[in-house]
Amino acid sequence: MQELYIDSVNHRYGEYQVLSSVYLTCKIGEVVGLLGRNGSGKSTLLKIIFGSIQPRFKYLKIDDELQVKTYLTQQVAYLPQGYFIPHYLKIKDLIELYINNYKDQVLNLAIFKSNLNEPIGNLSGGNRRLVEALLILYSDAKYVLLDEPFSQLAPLIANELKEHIVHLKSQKGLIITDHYYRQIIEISSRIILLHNGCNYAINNEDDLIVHGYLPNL
Ligand SMILES: Nc1ncnc2c1ncn2[C@@H]1O[C@H](COP(=O)(O)OP(=O)(O)OP(=O)(O)O)[C@@H](O)[C@H]1O
Repeated sequence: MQELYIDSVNHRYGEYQVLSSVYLTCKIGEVVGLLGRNGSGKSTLLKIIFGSIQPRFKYLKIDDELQVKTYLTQQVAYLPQGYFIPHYLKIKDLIELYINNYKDQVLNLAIFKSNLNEPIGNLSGGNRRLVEALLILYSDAKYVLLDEPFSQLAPLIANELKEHIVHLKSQKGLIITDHYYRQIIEISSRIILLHNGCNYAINNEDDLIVHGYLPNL
């Protein structure tokens, strides 16, 4: 089956139990929205899936194959919360580094076309973030993890990013977390909330109030 599957995720930082028994799946064709309060462990969970954090326990399969360090398989790409590409790398070199199957599409995007010879650090903060997100989205990885992709993006650019996510959805499985929860609800096939170290399926905004993510006004 074409699916990223993780269960029994258990992780502590020192004495602090962040994730107790987390379960998450993501099929090709799905956008799974991951919500949770600050500090609920969303970034930690994405890093565990990517393999950059080794938890106390996890059971992770990709397309039915057991995984330890997912990043070594190149089946999963991960956009971290902050900038991750060194400022001096030029856009044209980044396309060579990250993009293979989708090269024609990427070269046609205005943000890449008009900045090919620029180092990524010369772009505005929002455009730099958009370029990083697009490089991850249009990489060959089948599963994509996006940690706060909409932060720093002005509404028009956020819409552009949403369109790319929707465009690629049929070919990839995406797990996205962001505090712009309406954007997440809009593009997600389903929503999972992390709370008290566990995961909850969310069906509507009322569930987000019940589980203490949204205020009960
Ligand atoms: N390297 C670390 N060492 C110790 N504690 C950590 C470490 N990384 C994260 N934590 C703690 O683990 C908890 C979960 O952090 P994490 O970044 O996963 O949360 P998050 O849900 O992504 O939060 P936010 O929405 O604010 O980005 C927080 O209390 C954080 O302080």
